[in-house]
Amino acid sequence: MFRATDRLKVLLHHLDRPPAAVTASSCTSAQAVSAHYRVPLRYTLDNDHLSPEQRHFYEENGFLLIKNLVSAEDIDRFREEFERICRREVQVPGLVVMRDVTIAKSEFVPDQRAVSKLQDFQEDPELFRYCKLPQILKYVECFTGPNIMAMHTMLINKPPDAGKKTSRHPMHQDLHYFPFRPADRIVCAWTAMENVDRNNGCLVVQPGTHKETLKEHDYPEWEGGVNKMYHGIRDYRSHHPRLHLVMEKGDTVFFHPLLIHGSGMNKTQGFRKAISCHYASADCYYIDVTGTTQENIGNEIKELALQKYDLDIKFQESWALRACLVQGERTSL
Ligand SMILES: CCCC(=O)SCCNC(=O)CCNC(=O)[C@H](O)C(C)(C)COP(=O)(O)OP(=O)(O)OC[C@H]1O[C@@H](n2cnc3c(N)ncnc32)[C@H](O)[C@@H]1OP(=O)(O)O
Ligand SMILES: Nc1ncnc2c1ncn2[C@@H]1O[C@H](COP(=O)(O)OP(=O)(O)OP(=O)(O)O)[C@@H](O)[C@H]1O
Ligand SMILES: O=C(O)CCC(=O)C(=O)O
Ligand SMILES: [Fe+2]
Ligand SMILES: [Mg+2]
Repeated sequence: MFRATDRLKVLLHHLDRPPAAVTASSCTSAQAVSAHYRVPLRYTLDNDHLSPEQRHFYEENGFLLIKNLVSAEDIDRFREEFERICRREVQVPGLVVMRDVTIAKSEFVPDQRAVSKLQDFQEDPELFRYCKLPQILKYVECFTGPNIMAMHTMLINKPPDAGKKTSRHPMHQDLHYFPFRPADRIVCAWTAMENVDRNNGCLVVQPGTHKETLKEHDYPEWEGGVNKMYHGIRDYRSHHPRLHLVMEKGDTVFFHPLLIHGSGMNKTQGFRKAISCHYASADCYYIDVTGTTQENIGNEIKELALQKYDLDIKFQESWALRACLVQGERTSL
């Protein structure tokens, strides 16, 4: 039987090759791609960077994997900076250093073993270089347009699972965390800093789910505990097939903020590393999440800002403070 996941693997394989039926130079306009595939284009913008096949793939699946987009030299530099931060040799304003929930209450050791994630590294020039890499922005522009804001930055150092499955990231949609719209002008770039597969907890995606609505999210009822703010889709039962994204160092996946994804347990003894940035068109606008499914995360972030920084701010303001322009003009966000 030829399963849906097999079909996707074949598609992923073909994406690495030059388009056969139509060439990028002969056919790049929205109308041409649209006519060729007989579908309206909604998730990608008219541009000459994506091949018609790549464009169609993102439209249908909500993600696009590009092999070998970030050089090994750059990744090694990000890794060195990460290690300096862990050893506390550099202090970065606004940086959130997160520990896995299983060791959250133990004494801090200045070592990568105590750090499961860095968030908000926009004030670290070396790590923030990732968000400004021209080859990444070329792709990002296909989804956001020319005015680009870096909204959210992360370096994920998924620890070996301590036996409680807390290294998992529950299935979720990133839009749950974002009080800005439209969703189609937001995209995440996620780059593997080493080879990732099911053993060390690669990304798991449900292709096509970007066409669905934003679901209700909450803490999953996991016996071993859940990390702070790791909300998952409530009553997670999905008919969509799951696809494990096996990636090599430097491979980068771009994905839509409604795409349902997560990552599995890290069954190895190594720390699985990835670096990512969520981008949005600067022309996006903030929304008030009161009375919506996002109210729970909005309140949680507001409480955290109050407790940790003594800041009484709105959910939208917490994002406006972190947002950085990386290309074009800061028009709205
Ligand atoms: C598209 C976006 C998708 C996502 O971003 S999903 C992930 C979202 N995650 C986040 O935004 C990061 C949230 N984490 C944080 O802000 C920080 O790590 C956090 C929880 C405030 C802790 O930071 P600090 O205050 O610097 O650390 P601390 O050691 O002083 O701990 C303070 C209290 O927090 C607890 N804690 C720390 N890490 C935790 C964890 N992983 N899970 C659950 N609780 C955790 C810690 O036990 C301590 O609690 P208590 O005050 O002693 O009762
Ligand atoms: N009850 C659940 N609710 C939400 N997400 C879940 C639930 N159970 C598993 N997941 C998520 O499914 C995704 C894929 O997990 P996956 O099955 O690949 O890894 P695993 O269960 O950790 O290990 P294994 O490879 O042995 O299955 C992860 O994001 C995981 O957190
Ligand atoms: O495990 C990962 O790297 C994925 C993390 C993720 O999806 C998120 O933080 O939103
Ligand atoms: Fe995510
Ligand atoms: Mg499983």
